[in-house]
Amino acid sequence: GVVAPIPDGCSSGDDNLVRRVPVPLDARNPSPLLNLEALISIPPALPINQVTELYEGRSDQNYEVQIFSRDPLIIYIRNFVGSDEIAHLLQVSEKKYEPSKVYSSFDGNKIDDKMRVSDSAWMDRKDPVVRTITQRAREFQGWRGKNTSIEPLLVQRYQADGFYNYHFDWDESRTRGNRVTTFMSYLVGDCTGGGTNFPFLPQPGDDRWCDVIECDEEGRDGYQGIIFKPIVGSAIFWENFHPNGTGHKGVYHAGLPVKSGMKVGLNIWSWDSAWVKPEE
Ligand SMILES: O=C(O)CCC(=O)C(=O)O
Ligand SMILES: [Fe+2]
Repeated sequence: GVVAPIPDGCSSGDDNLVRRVPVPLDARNPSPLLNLEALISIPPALPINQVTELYEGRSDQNYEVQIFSRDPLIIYIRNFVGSDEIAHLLQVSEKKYEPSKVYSSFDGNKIDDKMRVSDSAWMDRKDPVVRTITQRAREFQGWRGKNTSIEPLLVQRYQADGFYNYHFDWDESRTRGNRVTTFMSYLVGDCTGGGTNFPFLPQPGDDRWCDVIECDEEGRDGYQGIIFKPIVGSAIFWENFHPNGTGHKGVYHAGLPVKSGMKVGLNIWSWDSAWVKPEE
């Protein structure tokens, strides 16, 4: 199992944890009549094996987040997937890749090379790395009740000329149950081309974003809107629906053609079985 990290400010005693709480300073009362003993030592809450149990499947990945867009809600997450996790996912995917299919409500899933050219590998839910990343995603997006669950993770590999044409991640034909959030993360970005394009999003007003989106003419390559660069370990999180349940047109997107090299993405989607199509 995962070893429970000892949070800063704690020291482990014999076989229990003693949490050290900073003593509150009060400038007006430099030597207050406080029971310091009671303040600095809180009795051990849980034996270590229970702490380990609590932390199992959690992760201490130090990702950094920044809101990219408030409407639609899009959050840029640097370092969402760690390099050991990436190595593991790439390794297990190698034996699982098959040509990616496109979902069609009347036709079933089928290969459609006008829409999507890539290979897909569905991850095993029981894999510990998959569980950890799934748990990280679940915690990131907030507790959403028992009707929302993370779908099986998908590793998607694009080689030269691979792409995923413009689409929404939700299914427009459904009336009940739908894909409500997406994390698009990058495991390999060793390519030219291959950005993730949102044609309807406006440019942000601060060019520090140019580290992670294409800003110059060459990188933008004639595409409209925003192009996120496939930066290894990063993830883009977005909400697919407006609060009233209608799909948000702003999150229409494509995986642009890879011109050379390879791109591998990791898709983490969540499904809300209680979503209902609003009346029109
Ligand atoms: O690869 C990309 O940049 C986008 C992939 C995507 O949109 C998807 O798999 O739904
Ligand atoms: Fe997508």
